Amino acid sequence: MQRITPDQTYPLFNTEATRRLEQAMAAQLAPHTLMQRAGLAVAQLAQAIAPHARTIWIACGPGNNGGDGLEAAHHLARAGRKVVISWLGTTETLPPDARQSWEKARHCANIEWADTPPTDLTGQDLCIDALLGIGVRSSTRPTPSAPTHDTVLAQWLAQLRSSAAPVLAVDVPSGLDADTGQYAPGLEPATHSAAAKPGTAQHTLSLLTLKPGLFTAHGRDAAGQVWWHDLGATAETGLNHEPPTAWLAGPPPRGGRLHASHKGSYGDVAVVGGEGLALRGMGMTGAALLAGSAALHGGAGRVLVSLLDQDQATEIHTQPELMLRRFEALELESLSVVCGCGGGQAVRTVLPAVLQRAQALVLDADALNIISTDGALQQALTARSARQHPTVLTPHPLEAARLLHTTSAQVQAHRLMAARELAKKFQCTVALKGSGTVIAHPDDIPHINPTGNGSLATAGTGDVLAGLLGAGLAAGMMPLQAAIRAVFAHGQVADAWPLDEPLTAGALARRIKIG
Ligand SMILES: NC(=O)C1=CN([C@@H]2O[C@H](COP(=O)(O)OP(=O)(O)OC[C@H]3O[C@@H](n4cnc5c(N)ncnc54)[C@H](O)[C@@H]3O)[C@@H](O)[C@H]2O)[C@@H](O)CC1
Ligand SMILES: Nc1ncnc2c1ncn2[C@@H]1O[C@H](COP(=O)(O)OP(=O)(O)O)[C@@H](O)[C@H]1O
Ligand SMILES: [K+]
Repeated sequence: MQRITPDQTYPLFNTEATRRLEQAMAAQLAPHTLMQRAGLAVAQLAQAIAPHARTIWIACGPGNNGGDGLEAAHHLARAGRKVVISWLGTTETLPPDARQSWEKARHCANIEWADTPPTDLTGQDLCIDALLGIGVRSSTRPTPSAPTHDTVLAQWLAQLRSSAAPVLAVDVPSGLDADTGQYAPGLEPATHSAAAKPGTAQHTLSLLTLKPGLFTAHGRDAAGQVWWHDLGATAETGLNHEPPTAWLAGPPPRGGRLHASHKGSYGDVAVVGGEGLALRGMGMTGAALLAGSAALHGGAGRVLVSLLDQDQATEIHTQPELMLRRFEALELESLSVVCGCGGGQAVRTVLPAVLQRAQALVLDADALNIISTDGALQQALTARSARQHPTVLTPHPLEAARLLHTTSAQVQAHRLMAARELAKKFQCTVALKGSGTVIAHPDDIPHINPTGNGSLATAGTGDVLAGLLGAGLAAGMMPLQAAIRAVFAHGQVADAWPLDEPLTAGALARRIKIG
């Protein structure tokens, strides 16, 4: 069993791939072996995280996820723990594996069966959520189950989510789609706003495989600390027969700098953005300066800032290391350009030249919005790949939706798919930002970033990411590697942020330490 932390890369498998692996493995093993291993692993983790739990309430659903819970109940009861089971299944519809575990639990003298879950649980107890696993139906079509079943399921889910006792979720937090990190319709937590985090699992034990939905969209909030037990798959069948659906990114290799290096060794970044007050009464020069600062701290040899407001440009005294340049004075052919941060409408005029000439390019914010409305710019963007000019797009979900001509809800509903689609459409690398940023490159397996947290949801942190990425490209990194590295480091700084200090984008840029 492994505790998942951002210190190594892990393969992630969606439901379809997990089911294939499960079948391949089950074919080599005696019947019921996988569920026995799963139940034992759940019981072992329960004992480890709540060694003194007075009562262990196990909510068991009608399928094999419930079977894992029943199997765990048997082990916990035999270990002398006080176990209360609430079971939602019926003997007629019970899958064969779950039936065996149900019979085992039935024959355990010291298990209490309760149709009404205990209401007096405290922090001294433990809940095990074995209601729904990867079999959750995410479509809105009516379920064949009886209406009472659904009502009881909803009640027990609500009870788990609001319990004062910690929750250990079996395989996935019930109701969460293991592929997308979205909740199945009707199974969302009642309070679902950023400011009032819904009660969710403190721990999730993912079985056989790690699933992408645990690490992106609502997955991080829903799952808490993720653990993984491969049920013997790596040794017995070799998970490597099945290509992963995605990778959970690990830390980039440590570089270090050659002693005999100079600023030219790390390349030049040019930040083009920052519409001034004069054009539309909206000053956004800060965004470009944030990107510049991040590029500098990210290790770029030199950082040139070309503000799209010539009058203000000479009056800004920020970091003296940043060199101001008129756009016309930039030698785009030899630069890694970060374009769009605070670009407003002013960035429109420079985009054709940037797309045509920049050696390497990061496109963010307003540059993306303008490209999404202009077919000629889209063609120019796509054409860069044939000239071997690396390009990385860093959209947040709404910017991605504009580029794909869809809604941000649709993007969020399938983040992996949306990032891949964008990468394919424009033949470039894409970092689709948000909780569990997805990094995709045409024809490559996408990566989900494991670092970062909600404190990054503040103005300007995206500009910092764009600048940092520009530094990686300037140093000659391949765009996919540069994007993985930048997104990881950006989140890592936020994860190490002192609790008593507010995270602001400017301070974030200054704390970046790579290169
Ligand atoms: N895949 C594997 O390798 C293994 C799977 N195991 C367990 O088996 C689970 C998968 O089992 P199943 O395929 O039986 O699926 P689940 O037990 O996850 O869910 C299926 C049951 O839930 C009901 N259900 C689904 N969506 C619903 C909804 N929206 N509203 C109300 N009821 C709903 C279905 O009618 C069905 O009865 C895994 O998550 C894991 O816990 C383990 O036992 C061992 C190995
Ligand atoms: N909950 C979160 N977990 C991890 N990263 C986050 C989270 N919320 C925001 N971020 C990161 O913060 C940055 C915000 O960027 P963006 O939305 O472009 O804001 P802005 O344009 O104001 O800079 C992105 O890198 C995003 O991935
Ligand atoms: K579950």
